Amino acid sequence: MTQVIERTEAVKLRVMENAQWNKPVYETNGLNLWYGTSHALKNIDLTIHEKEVTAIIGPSGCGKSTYLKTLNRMVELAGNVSISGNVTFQGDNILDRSMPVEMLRSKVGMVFQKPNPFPKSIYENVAFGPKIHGIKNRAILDQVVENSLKKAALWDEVKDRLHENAYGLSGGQQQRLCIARALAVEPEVILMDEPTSALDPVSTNKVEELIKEIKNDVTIVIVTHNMQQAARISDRTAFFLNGEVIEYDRTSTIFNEPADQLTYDYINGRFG
Ligand SMILES: Nc1ncnc2c1ncn2[C@@H]1O[C@H](COP(=O)(O)OP(=O)(O)OP(=O)(O)O)[C@@H](O)[C@H]1O
Repeated sequence: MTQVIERTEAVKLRVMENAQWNKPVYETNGLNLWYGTSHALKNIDLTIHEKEVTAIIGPSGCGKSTYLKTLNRMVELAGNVSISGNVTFQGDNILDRSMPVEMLRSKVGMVFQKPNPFPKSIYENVAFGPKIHGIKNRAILDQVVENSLKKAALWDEVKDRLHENAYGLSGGQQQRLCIARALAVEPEVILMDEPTSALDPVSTNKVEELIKEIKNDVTIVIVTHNMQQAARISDRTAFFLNGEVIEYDRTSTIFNEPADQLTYDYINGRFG
């Protein structure tokens, strides 16, 4: 009887905890992906929750970037890709292509490992997306540019040089500009593929602070090789190995009491 009560309490606790989880943005079920005959993603089940930071960790070649690029269908650009399973974004299956890819990408921004500003002014980099979306009014564009640069913690550093070429910025500033550019179109999600691996520690810290700040407005999925970074900034962590998800849980659980020995060994630097 005591055991039954204990189990019931445990279930109640779990239900209460689940009720506090933010609602799903992406749901991935039974996702398999092949590059030619090479099986890169194996039966992936993952739910990405709204306004959380989800970190994807794992050794080189385990499929982290492939999974990230599946979320905005960039992975298809590789050409020799075949996919099975389901990935829904806000309830729509994105793999059956019923949602136009342009619509998906207008809601899902991406920031890459190497900062990739356009060869334009700082202002034009940020205004680029809103202009494509039809905003022509200068006063509105000015406001969007200012707000986005403020959110990206870059405004104070660039407000007096908005019309200078973005290539004149430091690497860390360029990466924050790329984040401002992504934010300017008010995306639902930003995918980040090792966004700080090319940055010095001070710039890395600025980008991490910025990620913690913007998750109030936007869902973030970040691939990182830096486990301390995953522990510092993410709410949930998925550990990938050889194309499989070995474990996915709250970041504190993954780092402090992982359920799988492989996760424990990876976190503790025993391989990878
Ligand atoms: N365009 C491609 N064509 C063929 N194979 C690919 C392609 N892109 C990735 N792969 C292979 O798919 C597997 C997963 O690669 P992926 O880049 O997703 O791994 P990763 O975990 O992000 O690695 P890293 O941490 O080194 O960036 C690897 O074996 C890789 O060689």
